[in-house]
Amino acid sequence: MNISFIGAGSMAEAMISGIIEKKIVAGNEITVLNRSNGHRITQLQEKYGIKKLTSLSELEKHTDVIILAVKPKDILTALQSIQSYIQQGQLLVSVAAGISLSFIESQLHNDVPIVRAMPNTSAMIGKSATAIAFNQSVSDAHQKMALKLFSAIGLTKVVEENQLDAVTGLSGSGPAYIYYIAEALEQAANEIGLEEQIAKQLVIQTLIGAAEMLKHSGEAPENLRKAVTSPGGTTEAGIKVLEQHSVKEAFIDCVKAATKQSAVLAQTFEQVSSK
Ligand SMILES: NC(=O)C1=CN([C@@H]2O[C@H](COP(=O)(O)OP(=O)(O)OC[C@H]3O[C@@H](n4cnc5c(N)ncnc54)[C@H](O)[C@@H]3O)[C@@H](O)[C@H]2O)C=CC1
Ligand SMILES: O=C(O)[C@@H]1CCC=N1
Repeated sequence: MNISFIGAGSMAEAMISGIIEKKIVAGNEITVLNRSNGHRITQLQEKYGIKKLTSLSELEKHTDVIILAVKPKDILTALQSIQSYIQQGQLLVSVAAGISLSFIESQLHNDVPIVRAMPNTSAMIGKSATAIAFNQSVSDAHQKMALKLFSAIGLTKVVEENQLDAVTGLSGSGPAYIYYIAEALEQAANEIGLEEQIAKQLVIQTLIGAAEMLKHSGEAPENLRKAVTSPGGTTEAGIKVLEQHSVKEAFIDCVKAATKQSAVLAQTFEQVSSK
């Protein structure tokens, strides 16, 4: 299988790294095109043994999967540049946040199989939580191929496209919410007099331990929380303060706001692009 990336930023590198590490394809079966920075390709060549896509016409003969990994603002130009080179049987994948399947279809000839994906930045270490949606032209074989590709960077779930705004609000942006908690815990550690380096390690391990417990124990988060909370003990005193500050409600509102913004951005983008 040959894969071509249009755009070689952080998301492309995360995917390249995962795909090679999981031996889905070798480095020399990946070609990459990047607009702004020639040095970036050299860097990726040295690190992963990928090849440079020297001309877009190479897409016609040497590619099974084209992955669009450019920012949403650059997607229209990228689609316009590749549309005449896409061949029957090739699969087009987009990781651009908020860019709909119908918008991508509207820029291409008929019946191109398209996968729209929402990964997250933990893809860098093979731990993304990714959701993917397909257009009508995607065959079973393409679906398997897409699942294989995204499974190389973490957990992958197939959803209907109308769920992708919610996925973006939950797991696309999700790593930032957890980093926000880590920031707060580090600041708290400082204020209660813990040594900075020790506190950092305790925070990280506490997050990893809790995440692993959620994954492996099979218990609901509420039960795990209750198991930490002795009556009249320290956790009860801490959780009481979180409840006084309505922290749970704040997180619920946070995910809802991010989900709403994903839909707003998509609409705004499509209105601007159709002018
Ligand atoms: N960073 C995140 O948390 C997430 C990002 N995404 C999506 O992934 C996509 C890529 O994001 P990043 O890798 O962070 O962006 P990035 O800015 O690091 O990389 C994009 C690269 O594409 C290049 N480029 C732009 N237009 C091009 C064109 N027409 N032809 C060739 N190269 C072109 C740019 O020069 C740049 O190097 C975005 O659409 C974003 O919405 C999706 C999920 C999470
Ligand atoms: O904040 C954003 O718009 C992007 C989409 C998902 C994560 N980051």
